[in-house]
Amino acid sequence: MAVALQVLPRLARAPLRPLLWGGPGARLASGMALAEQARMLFENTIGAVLPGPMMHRALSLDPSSGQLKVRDRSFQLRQNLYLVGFGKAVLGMAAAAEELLGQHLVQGVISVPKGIRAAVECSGKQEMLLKPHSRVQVFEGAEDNLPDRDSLRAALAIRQLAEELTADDLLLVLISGGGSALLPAPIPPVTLEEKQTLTKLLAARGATIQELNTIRKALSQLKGGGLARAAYPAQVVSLILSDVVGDPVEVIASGPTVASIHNVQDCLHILNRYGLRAALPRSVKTVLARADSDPHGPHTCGHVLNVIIGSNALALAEARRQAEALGYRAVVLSAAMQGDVKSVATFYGLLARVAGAHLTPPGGAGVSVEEEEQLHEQAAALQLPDLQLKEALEVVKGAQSPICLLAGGEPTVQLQGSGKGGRNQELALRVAVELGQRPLGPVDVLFLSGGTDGRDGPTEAAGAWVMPELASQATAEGLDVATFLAHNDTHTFFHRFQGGAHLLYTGLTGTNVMDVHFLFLRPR
Ligand SMILES: Nc1ncnc2c1ncn2[C@@H]1O[C@H](COP(=O)(O)OP(=O)(O)OP(=O)(O)O)[C@@H](O)[C@H]1O
Ligand SMILES: O=C(O)[C@H](O)CO
Repeated sequence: MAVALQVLPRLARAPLRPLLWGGPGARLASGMALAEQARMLFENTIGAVLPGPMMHRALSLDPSSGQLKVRDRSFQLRQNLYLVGFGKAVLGMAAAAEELLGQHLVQGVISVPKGIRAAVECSGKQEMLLKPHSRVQVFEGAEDNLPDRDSLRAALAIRQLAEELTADDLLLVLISGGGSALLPAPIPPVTLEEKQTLTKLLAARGATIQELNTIRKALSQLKGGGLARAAYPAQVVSLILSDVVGDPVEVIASGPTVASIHNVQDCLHILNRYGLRAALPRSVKTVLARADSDPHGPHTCGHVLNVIIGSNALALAEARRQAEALGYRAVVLSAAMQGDVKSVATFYGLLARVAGAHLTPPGGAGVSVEEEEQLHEQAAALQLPDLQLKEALEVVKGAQSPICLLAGGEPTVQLQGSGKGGRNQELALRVAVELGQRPLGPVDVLFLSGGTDGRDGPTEAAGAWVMPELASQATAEGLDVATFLAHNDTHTFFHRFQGGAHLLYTGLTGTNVMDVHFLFLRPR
């Protein structure tokens, strides 16, 4: 943990000064090692999506009238404001809410990851901590992002607070990624352990977050609008920091304040798809059968306002600004990077090759028409709704300067081995293999993949960065990359390779807007 925390204070680094490539600042920009620039960009990107600034942008209070403004809606406060929250970024969100709302806040309960207060304290980020005699009660739980007894206790306290509210009250709900594991309230007779097992199995078999959360909603008292129902007739305002591609409010933290539109058939399809239907515990079958015959039909959430206050796109916009300040031509490719990690790695490998060839001077490697076609085919197969590939390649062609291509999202890993890793470390290692397959010409290339929450899978690292030489250097160190990949053991690999120098450590960052991917190309 000591190692994990040492980098976080650097997030507070002063903003970068613009540097022109080839101009007076060029020596500084080019002289800084590529790896150092990549790490710095990652840390500064996270610094831009910490919860405080995003809360301040979404909320404002008129102290004289007690009018609370949330975007363009107003609410009258008169000792009637309550707060609940669950998610990896919720401690900082709650601290900002407490700061903004002061004496109006009557009571609150939040459920946050185990160790987050100690991590934030160590990093010196006092503004992300609640006040000493706060009216907000904090529960820490869900170690390794799995529901546990502690998060169950938190969920019950949150439910109780919501159920006691009246029509005069306003409930502020703070929601961020990781919220599903931090708000477990299985419908009896389903037990916490059964829910844990089912979630783990679905995740390990590569279920998407949409699929996973459809199942979670069907088995929960609070997800899929359950919390909003518990709070009725109070008014509910949910402030949501998105960690899901496309920012779908019904999926983020399993939509506790959004009516679920799924039925039992949807659940059975998902369970079938991952070969889990036959082995379902009796309790799960009972709950699904009961839901099927619910005479009330779907519930509505007319008393709720759901507002997205921050997302991956915001992080990428900041990363782009900072990369340009470092002297790069920077382009955001997509904030919706999804799909199997192998296909995503193939895409980045081809992208590096094609973009690198466009960057090299005439007489250099040259662009292979075949590879450019393959790149477009691979991009089409990934079906990314917002992909700016053509635009990015246009920028690269005219650039004659270092390039930084930025993307974000959440690829999926289908676990086959029992090793230790995470999707960012796995993506980085797979991209390294792609980059190492053929020479790239006179261009330095670095690829970085990192989770903005600072925890990649059940590891203490946030992600990793790689260069084309990695695979051959690993072989020289006696490490066989293919074996580590086959066992999903990428953390062990990076831990051993060059003494862990390629791992990114930020500690728990207190925010969570999915992963970011940076591809740097610097002509030599
Ligand atoms: N050994 C491994 N190698 C690669 N990926 C792994 C490994 N073990 C777990 N994972 C992946 O890590 C993911 C869980 O990571 P993590 O706990 O960081 O969740 P998350 O998706 O960031 O959580 P949230 O969206 O709730 O914030 C799962 O998708 C799982 O497939
Ligand atoms: O908590 C969850 O369900 C995931 O992080 C998606 O929001």
